[in-house]
Amino acid sequence: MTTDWIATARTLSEALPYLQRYDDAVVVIKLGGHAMGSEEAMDSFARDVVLMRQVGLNPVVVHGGGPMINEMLAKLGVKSEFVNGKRVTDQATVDVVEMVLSGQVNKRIVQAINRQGGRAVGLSGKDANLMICEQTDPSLGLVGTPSKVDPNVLLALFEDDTIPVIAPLGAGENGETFNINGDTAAGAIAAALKADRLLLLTDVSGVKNAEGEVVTELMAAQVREMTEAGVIAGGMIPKTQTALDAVEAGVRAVVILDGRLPNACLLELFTDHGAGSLIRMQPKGS
Ligand SMILES: Nc1ncnc2c1ncn2[C@@H]1O[C@H](COP(=O)(O)OP(=O)(O)O)[C@@H](O)[C@H]1O
Ligand SMILES: CC(=O)N[C@@H](CCC(=O)OP(=O)(O)O)C(=O)O
Repeated sequence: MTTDWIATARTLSEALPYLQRYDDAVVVIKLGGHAMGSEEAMDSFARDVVLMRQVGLNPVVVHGGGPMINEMLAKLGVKSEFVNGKRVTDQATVDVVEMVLSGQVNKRIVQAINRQGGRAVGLSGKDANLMICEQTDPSLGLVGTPSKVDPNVLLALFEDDTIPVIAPLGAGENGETFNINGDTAAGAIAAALKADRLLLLTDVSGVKNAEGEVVTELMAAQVREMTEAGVIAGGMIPKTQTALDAVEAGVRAVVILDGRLPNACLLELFTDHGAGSLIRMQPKGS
């Protein structure tokens, strides 16, 4: 197979308007546990993030790790259940969540980015008071909703050419540790940074309608209707809710897309093709 060098050069040239549009832009990327997959997929994701930084964007990675938490809880014989996409969390569970997310998943992503020549620093919402939480709902136990987000540590990391990688845990006012849904955490951080884009990477190609087709552009009212009808369910509920909250809080647009697709982030940011479901306040062109 010969490489089509002319096509490669054309691709780079066609990316120019996007590179100019996103110069210095803040892009928050939520990497879901289901989108993490193999070492190759992780390396490809890390390479995209390093490229973003190299061309002048400020990427922030917020990760999940639900399947990895499930695996560890099962090993330890701790039972776990989800209500509307959120894990009911007691003290024993949050201890495992922190160990898996901050200890294993976070470091795996940091290492993958550093291996690709980037400079990543791992932290959780507990560091530098990044996310102070309130209890979301007493019936969910130690599940938190960020009530105060201080993004100063992230701004300092941008200045230092460093990519923040954030595990979704937060501190309570009384010294508790809260488990935050990864999508909720990414949305809160994107809102505090008034990010240009929030990319929610998952294992489906976007938000699907009742016929199973991906809806490429969604407005708030449509999301509400689809949720009431049960078409949006399970783990997609926190994602679409996060998207609505984020655009209301000033994030320019949110995209829900398949993170297992090679170069998913580049496809969305730097090509006309785009990917997944785009959620914003106003329809395109208005
Ligand atoms: N309308 C919908 N469109 C797409 N996916 C949906 C929809 N409703 C429910 N889902 C489910 O939501 C899942 C994504 O949420 P989740 O498993 O929490 O992902 P992640 O681990 O990436 O955060 C999909 O795999 C799918 O099973
Ligand atoms: C409160 C809550 O549900 N927290 C999630 C945090 C991890 C997460 O969000 O992982 P994914 O992005 O892979 O789903 C949990 O305990 O599973």
